[in-house]
Amino acid sequence: MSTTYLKQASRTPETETATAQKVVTEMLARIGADGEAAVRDYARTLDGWTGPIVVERAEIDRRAAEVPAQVRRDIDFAIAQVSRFAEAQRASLQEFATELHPGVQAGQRVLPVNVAGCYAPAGRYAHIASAYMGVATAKAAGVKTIVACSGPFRGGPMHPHLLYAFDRAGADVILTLGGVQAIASMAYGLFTGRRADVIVGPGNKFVAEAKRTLFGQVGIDVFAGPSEVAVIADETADPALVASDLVGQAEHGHESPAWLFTTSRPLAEEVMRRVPVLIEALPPTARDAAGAAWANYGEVVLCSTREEIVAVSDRYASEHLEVHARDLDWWLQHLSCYGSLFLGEETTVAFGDKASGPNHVLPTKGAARYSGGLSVHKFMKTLTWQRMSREAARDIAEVTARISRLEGMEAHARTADDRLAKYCPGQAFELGEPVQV
Ligand SMILES: NC(=O)C1=CN([C@@H]2O[C@H](COP(=O)(O)OP(=O)(O)OC[C@H]3O[C@@H](n4cnc5c(N)ncnc54)[C@H](O)[C@@H]3O)[C@@H](O)[C@H]2O)C=CC1
Ligand SMILES: O=C(O)[C@@H](O)CS(=O)(=O)O
Ligand SMILES: [Zn+2]
Repeated sequence: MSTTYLKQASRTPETETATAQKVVTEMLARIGADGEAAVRDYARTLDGWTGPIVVERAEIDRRAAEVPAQVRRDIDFAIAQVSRFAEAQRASLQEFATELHPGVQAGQRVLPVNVAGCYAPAGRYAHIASAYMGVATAKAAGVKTIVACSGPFRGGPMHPHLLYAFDRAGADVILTLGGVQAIASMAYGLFTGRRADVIVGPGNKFVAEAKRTLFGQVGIDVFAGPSEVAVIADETADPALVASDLVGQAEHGHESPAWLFTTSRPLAEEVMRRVPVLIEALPPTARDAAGAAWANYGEVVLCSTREEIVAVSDRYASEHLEVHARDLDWWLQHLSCYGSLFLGEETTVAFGDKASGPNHVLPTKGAARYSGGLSVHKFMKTLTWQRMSREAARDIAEVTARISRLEGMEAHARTADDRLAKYCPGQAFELGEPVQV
């Protein structure tokens, strides 16, 4: 394989992991010991927030009344898109019952978790879209209680449009909490008395590590940390749009990689010329983030064939992957590791981020090798059941007794023996030698 790095990053998505893990471990230990008092203390010291944690109904209504009509229409439109996609996912999940052997009935139930915690970030930007990505999807899954958390916005209360989005999407309880203290509060049921069964939502390295650390005590959607984008482009791609889309996601933060995989050196060189110009033209917050992200994490990889690009791209397993190239169906068939795929220049990551419908909470740091993003499935449990006739129990009991004894599990074997003795009195069976050790 001949791949050439025209720009190689000094850092990778893994670079910051160890620092974040240390901070998170200490914070979770303190919150575990001191509960709500520790959470309030972190809210004050990290986010400058000393106001109420639970946003009361009257406050939600009062602040919703101040949201401009166009903002409401846009958020309502986006919630409808996300909900429709999530409802289609829900419909694709089927319960079934089947006969596996004469008299052996087995099946699958599909049930939502009882309590979901949905996080929406609010550090650098007010992530209004993340609010409805989580809550609307939990709602479509049929979750009974949805607890939603987002941090105070720039030292003040929760951003009003984000609060509106949580409420419109269907949150039952809304907490003004950000970061690790938010994730821990949802996991432990602080301020609500309702422990989350599953916690979903994106966040910075601290939020993502908190979810990863608590996984096991609570379910999580996926490792959804600092945003990533990769663009695949051939010589037919428009370098202006490719450069714009790379910068469009690099503005997320200092640790947001933007990668270009291409078979065209002229395209690559033109994109590399344009990206710094676009970054320079951004307002200060975005310029600062995108400038650092491109400098430290940006990469441009030149490949000689599209098959090589597929291999490189699957190795990076980018959260977002755009394809600006001929023969989009070929790419759809051959690419296998990405959080969400954007085929053709007519769509772009920002459309998926805000309003087109498929969820924007997506795997980062290579997690797309083994998982997709947030979907109704992450709130659902596929539970199995079985029942059988006495005649069927006889067939299954014989095999069970013998396999259990092969494993050395005599008590298991005897539960099968007991059925045979009850249902087939006086009959002899070949059930293996009783375990003596
Ligand atoms: N993978 C995905 O699906 C998505 C990822 N994102 C990512 O979410 C992230 C959002 O990050 P932020 O804007 O920072 O918002 P955030 O809400 O995730 O983090 C802000 C919180 O971090 C905590 N914090 C800040 N510095 C800390 C420190 N030194 N120690 C402990 N806690 C600290 C604070 O409590 C604060 O409330 C971005 O990296 C963005 O790229 C956003 C949307 C989707
Ligand atoms: O990582 C992501 O999915 C983000 O790009 C989503 S958003 O831009 O914050 O809406
Ligand atoms: Zn984005």
